[in-house]
Amino acid sequence: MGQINIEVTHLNFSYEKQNPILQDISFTADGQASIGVVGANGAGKSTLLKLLVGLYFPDSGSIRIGDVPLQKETLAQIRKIAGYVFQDSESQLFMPNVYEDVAFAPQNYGLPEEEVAYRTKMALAAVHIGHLAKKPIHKLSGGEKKLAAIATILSMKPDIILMDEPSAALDPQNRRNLIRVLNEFSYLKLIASHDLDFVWDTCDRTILLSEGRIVCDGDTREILSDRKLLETHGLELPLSLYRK
Ligand SMILES: Nc1ncnc2c1ncn2[C@@H]1O[C@H](COP(=O)(O)OP(=O)(O)OP(=O)(O)O)[C@@H](O)[C@H]1O
Repeated sequence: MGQINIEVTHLNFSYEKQNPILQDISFTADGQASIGVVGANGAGKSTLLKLLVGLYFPDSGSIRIGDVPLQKETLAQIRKIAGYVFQDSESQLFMPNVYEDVAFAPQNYGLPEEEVAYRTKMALAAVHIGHLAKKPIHKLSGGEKKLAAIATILSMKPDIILMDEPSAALDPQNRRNLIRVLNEFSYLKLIASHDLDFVWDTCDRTILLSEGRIVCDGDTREILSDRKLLETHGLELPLSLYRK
């Protein structure tokens, strides 16, 4: 875990012809990096994450995850390496209770029962929700659903976790809890978010997207404390910096 890297080279993508959404995107990410993907509404953050897990394919350019080039034929392999946590946890949880949801992927892989039980237990423990194992999904709070959705990805034993707006709709306590959990992970993480405070607290590196292009890629603290840069691209300083 944690040694896989991502390489994105000159990627271009459009949903509709004549309307480019991502343009000439190139970056690499190694091992245990924790990368925030930030940008104004419509900048292309979610689209980039979706391309990285093969929900869409680039018009040109390439994506390589570990040794595997992302293409239709390698999709099953890529999905085992890279786990995608949806913005809306509900879309990820569909079994009657938390345990069954987290056990679903390893069961689906045809793993022996003991291995399924072990992975499920470890995934629940990693996000500190072992006590919720038997709880029906509809009785979970928003923050608990988010942690359960992450656990369903961890039980697949991915090398990379991609998260779309993980802090959206979380109250301050759940938000703090999620920050703690993410900072305990040694996975390569890509976190697309509007919540620059959350990115500040969880990501070493930040990629700033504007109108489908990377305008900055570097140290989170440098990029997110540059008021002029952020304002030029439709963002504002993290709130915590205003308080300082
Ligand atoms: N399925 C789709 N079909 C056509 N256009 C789409 C589709 N999904 C997104 N878009 C367009 O692609 C652009 C980038 O959208 P995307 O969701 O990637 O941006 P984002 O940076 O994640 O935005 P937000 O912060 O608002 O979630 C937007 O102009 C959006 O309208």
